[in-house]
Amino acid sequence: MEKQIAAKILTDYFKKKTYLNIALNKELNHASLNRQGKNRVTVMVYGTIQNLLFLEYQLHDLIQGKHVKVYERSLLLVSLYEYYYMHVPEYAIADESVKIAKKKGQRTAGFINAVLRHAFKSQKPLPDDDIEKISVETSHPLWMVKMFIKQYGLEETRRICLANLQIPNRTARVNTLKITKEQFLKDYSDFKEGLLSEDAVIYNQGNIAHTEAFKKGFITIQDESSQLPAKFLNPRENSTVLDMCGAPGSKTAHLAALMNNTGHIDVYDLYEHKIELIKKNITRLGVTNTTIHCGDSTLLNEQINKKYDYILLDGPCSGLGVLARKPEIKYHDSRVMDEIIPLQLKLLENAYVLCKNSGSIVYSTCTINKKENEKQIESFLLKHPDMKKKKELTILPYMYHSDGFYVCLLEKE
Ligand SMILES: C[S@@+](CC[C@H](N)C(=O)[O-])C[C@H]1O[C@@H](n2cnc3c(N)ncnc32)[C@H](O)[C@@H]1O
Repeated sequence: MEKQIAAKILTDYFKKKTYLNIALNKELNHASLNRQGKNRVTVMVYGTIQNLLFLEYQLHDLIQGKHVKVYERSLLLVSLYEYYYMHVPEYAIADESVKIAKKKGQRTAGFINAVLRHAFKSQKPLPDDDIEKISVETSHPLWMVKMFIKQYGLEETRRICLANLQIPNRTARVNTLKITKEQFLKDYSDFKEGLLSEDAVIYNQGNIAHTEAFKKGFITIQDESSQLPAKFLNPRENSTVLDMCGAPGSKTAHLAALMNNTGHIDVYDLYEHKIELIKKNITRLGVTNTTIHCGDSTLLNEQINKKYDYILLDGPCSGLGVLARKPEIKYHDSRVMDEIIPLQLKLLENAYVLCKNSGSIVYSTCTINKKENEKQIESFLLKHPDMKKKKELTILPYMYHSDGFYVCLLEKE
C-alpha cells in the first residue's frame, strides 16, 4: 500500500514536474494511512528523489532499449531505494512490487520482476573519475558538481554533496517577544540548544508545528542559518525597516523581535497568496509593528519616496543551500538558475536607492552559488563606492547540519 502510493506520487512528480511536497501532500491528504504509514511514504518519495541519479545509474543498463512507462520506472526506482537505503530484504521488495505491478497487467508484473531480480544480483561499480563519482554517489548532476568544484575545490564539494544527503536538524527560533530562550528551554526540555544562532533550538522528535510551544507562538520553524540575516542587520528599537521579500515572514518576525515590536517594518512580497502566510505567521507570533504589502520590490524605487534605516533583502535564489530539504532543486535546469541573477541585481539596486545615508542593508540567500552571492556583491560594490561591506558569511551545509546560506551586511556612507 505505502509503496504503491509512493510510486504514484513519483509518477505524478515525473509527469507534471510539480513540486515534490505538493505532489506528496495531495496524495497523503486523502490516503487512508496512519502517521507511521504517511512517514514511510514520505521517506520513500524524498529518499528516491534525493538519490535519483544513483538509482537511475543502477537501473540504466537493465532497462536500456526497452520502452518503460513512467509508472513502471517510478516503481522500479522506489524498489531500488528500498534495497539500497532502507535495507528491506530482496524477496519482500520483489514480492510487493510484483503484486503492485499486477494491477497494471501481467506484462508489467513480469517486467518488474525480471528487472528487480537482475538488479539484486549485482551493483554497478561507481565511475572511476573523481568528479563523475561524486555526481553518481551523491546524486548531484555533473554540471552542479563541476560548478561547486570551481567555486569550492574538490574536497569541499565532496563534503557539501554528502551533507546534502543527510536529514537536516529540525530547528526553530525562540520568539523572544513572548518568552526568553532560557525560560523556554526550562519549560520545554525536549528541545535542545542550537549550534549556530543565539535563539535557535533543535527538536528532532517530530513535527515542530504540532507542538504546544509552536501553537502558543513561543517558537517558529526556522533553520539556524536562516536566523543569521536579521541578527546581522540588528535593527535598533524605534527604527524604520524595509523587508523587501518577506514571505512567509520568518525573518520579518525575527526583525520585529529584535526591535521589541517598536518602530516600523514595511514588508513586501510579490505573491498575494504568500501575503496570507506572512499575516498568519506574525499574528501567531504576536508581531504588531508591520505593514504588509503585495508588490514587486524591483519597482519600489519608482513607487515610494521613503528611505529606511535598515533594509533586508532576503530574495529569490537558486536554493542550492537547501538541497537536503528540497532535493528536487538538484534537477532544475542550470540555465533557469542563472536567470535569477539579474533579478537579484535589480532588487539590490532598489535596496540601494531606498537606504538612508548611514543606513544598512543585509543581502542574504539560501544558496551557496557564489555567482548569486559574493560575485553579486562584488559587482554591486564596484558600482556603488559609497557602500561598504561590513560582514560576510557563507555557511556550507555540512558545517552545522543546517541549510547552506549566505549573509552580507552592507553600510551606506
Ligand atoms: C527566500 S524567500 C523569502 C523568505 C522570507 N524572507 C522569510 O524569511 O520568511 C524569497 C521571497 O521573495 C519573493 N519574491 C520574489 N520576487 C519578488 C519581487 N520581485 N518582489 C517581491 N518579492 C519577491 C518570493 O515570493 C519569496 O517569498
